[in-house]
Amino acid sequence: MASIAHRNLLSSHDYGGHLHTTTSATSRSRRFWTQPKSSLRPTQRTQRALFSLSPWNPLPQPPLQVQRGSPRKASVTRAAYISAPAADPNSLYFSNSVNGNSEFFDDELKRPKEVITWKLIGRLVLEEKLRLVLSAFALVGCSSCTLSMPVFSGRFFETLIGHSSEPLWRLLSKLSVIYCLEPFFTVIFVTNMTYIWEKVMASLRRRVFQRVLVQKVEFFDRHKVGELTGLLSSELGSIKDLVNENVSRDRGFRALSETLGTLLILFSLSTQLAPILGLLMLLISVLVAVYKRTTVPIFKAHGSSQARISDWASETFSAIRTVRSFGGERRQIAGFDEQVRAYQQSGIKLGVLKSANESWTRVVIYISLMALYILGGAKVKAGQLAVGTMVSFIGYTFTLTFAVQGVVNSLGDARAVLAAIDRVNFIVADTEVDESLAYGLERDVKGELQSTRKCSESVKSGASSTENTLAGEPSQLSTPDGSPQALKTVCELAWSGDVALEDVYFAYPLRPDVEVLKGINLKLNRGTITAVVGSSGAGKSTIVQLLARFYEPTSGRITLAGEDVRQFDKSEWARAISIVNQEPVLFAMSVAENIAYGLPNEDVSQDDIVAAAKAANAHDFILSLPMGYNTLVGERGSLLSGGQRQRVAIARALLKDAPLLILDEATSALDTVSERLVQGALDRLMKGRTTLVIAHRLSTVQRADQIAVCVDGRIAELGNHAELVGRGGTYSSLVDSQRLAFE
Ligand SMILES: Nc1ncnc2c1ncn2[C@@H]1O[C@H](COP(=O)(O)OP(=O)(O)OP(=O)(O)O)[C@@H](O)[C@H]1O
Repeated sequence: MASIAHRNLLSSHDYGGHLHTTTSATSRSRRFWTQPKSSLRPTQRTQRALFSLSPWNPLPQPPLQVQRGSPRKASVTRAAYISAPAADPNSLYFSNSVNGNSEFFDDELKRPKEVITWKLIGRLVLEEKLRLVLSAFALVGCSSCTLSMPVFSGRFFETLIGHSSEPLWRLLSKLSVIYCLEPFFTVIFVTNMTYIWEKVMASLRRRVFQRVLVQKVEFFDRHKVGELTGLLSSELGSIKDLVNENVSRDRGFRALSETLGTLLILFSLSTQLAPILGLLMLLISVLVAVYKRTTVPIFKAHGSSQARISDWASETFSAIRTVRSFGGERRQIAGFDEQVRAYQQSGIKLGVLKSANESWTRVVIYISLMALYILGGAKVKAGQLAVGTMVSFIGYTFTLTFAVQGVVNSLGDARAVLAAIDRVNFIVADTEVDESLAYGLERDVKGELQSTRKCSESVKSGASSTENTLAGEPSQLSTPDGSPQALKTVCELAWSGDVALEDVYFAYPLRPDVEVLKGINLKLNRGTITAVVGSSGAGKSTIVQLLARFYEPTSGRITLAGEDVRQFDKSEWARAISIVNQEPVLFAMSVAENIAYGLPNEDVSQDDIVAAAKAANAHDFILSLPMGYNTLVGERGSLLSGGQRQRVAIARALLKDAPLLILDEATSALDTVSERLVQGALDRLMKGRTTLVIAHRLSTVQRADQIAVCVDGRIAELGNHAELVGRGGTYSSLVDSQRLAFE
């Protein structure tokens, strides 16, 4: 409890504090917090901080106690990191900024919040009030111009047959003004509406991307990459179309204003003929609506087969080497043909329905025109209706037809948008946001922490102890003798403390019935190398996943210097840990950018990058690349060899300089020459760090300070190489089976 109080107290300092920047002797900018002048006494601040947990985290937190095995030691924490963020209405991540609450959870309903709401869209649109007013003004302008055109046509015929005294030149000048104004207003309307909507869409895209990014790792186990990228491309694309496709003359607001305007004018021109066109409008609406409804499933099928074609093609091209090596071209072509046939068939069906819709609409228009000619003609002959009015009516028939079609089409678009919003919200709101990650990310983006420094700097510069002390008032984290106690960053703790898995049980969220870890107890002593070996499927990589905090233990806990790591926010934790995998992923950037990936750009100098590359035995091969450090490495680093990728990844880890290091089969995919180069780099990387090595090849772990043998989710044996070989157990048989030369 003490530690929770501490960490929340700190959070209140974090959010109430002022950020100061000072320049150190090394000219590197450093930030620290000073205590704001607060009228609250320390105890009051503590209480406020504790209460601030509730809006942030209404869902129950996992208990911090160990559920099985030994009871948790009383915490005498000196470090406190994860905190309850105060609601910030300007937050990128945490607010829809409507009510200033957390974006992710609906306080009252205690359920995840939706990422896209109409309220949010409304607020974003209203941010551009001036453009909105301009658009409305231009809409009225261009619609009025369009609506007045048939009236002018009528007056033109009246003048031609001598029924009007208005000179022809004056009439034509008025008409030409209208012809000039209409496109002018249209440009203003379309430009401003597009500007507003593009801005709204950019904001929605950012929000959806950020929301996906802060989901728990199991979310990514559950959803395919294509499905998630689809949210950003096709679902958000549909939302974008709501305005982009509806600013043209025959759609959206313009169609609606023209429909209403036409009806008003028609009834004012002739109450007898207007109902004919009213009926026309009704019939067209019904026909278009029926068409839309009939075609929805076919449109869906068409869309799905299009997506399948693209999935098939991208899988084929990305696995081209495998396809080629298995001679799989014919199989891929046959599969592609099948998808194309389905796409073709749904396309033909759509075409047939489209042509039927077009023909019905025309038939309705022709019937209306015939009715107008017969009734209107009789009235003109009887002298009850002016020829000009009759001509205007004919003009309005066409205006109304297209406008009504446009309105119904726009309603269809609106339905598609509702479906798209539902889908986005269903996928990203139905799952759990990784709160601790999201909070740290928010804080980083706002630059509120010294965390942009390299992990080692806080220790090596000796800055943290004094800088992080909440200056001005005695800290709440004081030692029993009352002296101010320095706050420690996660990195500082990791440089000085041990990491321990305490009675850790774990089942993957997608397979909750299968317990993968069954009570792991393992201590990684500070600055030493621990190796975990064992048969395939024993749970070695799962231990890595838990240490990386991709998942949290089902029960038990992982501690750093005796502190439960769940207290630390994940972005802080990520800074303290480097992982080098069997197949490190590089980004499609330059070699230098990849090496600097673990650090914020402004903190990395070219010299640092080169030094890291040299230590990783990568400098020479990088210089031999066409553009040296600026050479692009291709998608996932595909333009480099496995050993080169590995050394770039090691340089990245060296530069990151994190105190905790995990090597998960880091050399197992390499040939002997590459392995020697990489091993040399790894030896330098491991120096002084708390390291966990996972390896199948026992020759790579024999020098570890301790070796844990993992069998069926438990640590079966623990000791150094000589001890374990001497014990004659599982490890010894593994060694035998690999016929190691060092026996
Ligand atoms: N994301 C996941 N979801 C569900 N189950 C998983 C997941 N990842 C691994 N498993 C399962 O957990 C068990 C342990 O896997 P783990 O990868 O930890 O084994 P390992 O000891 O590292 O094996 P190897 O040496 O072959 O890499 C396996 O049965 C595996 O099928």
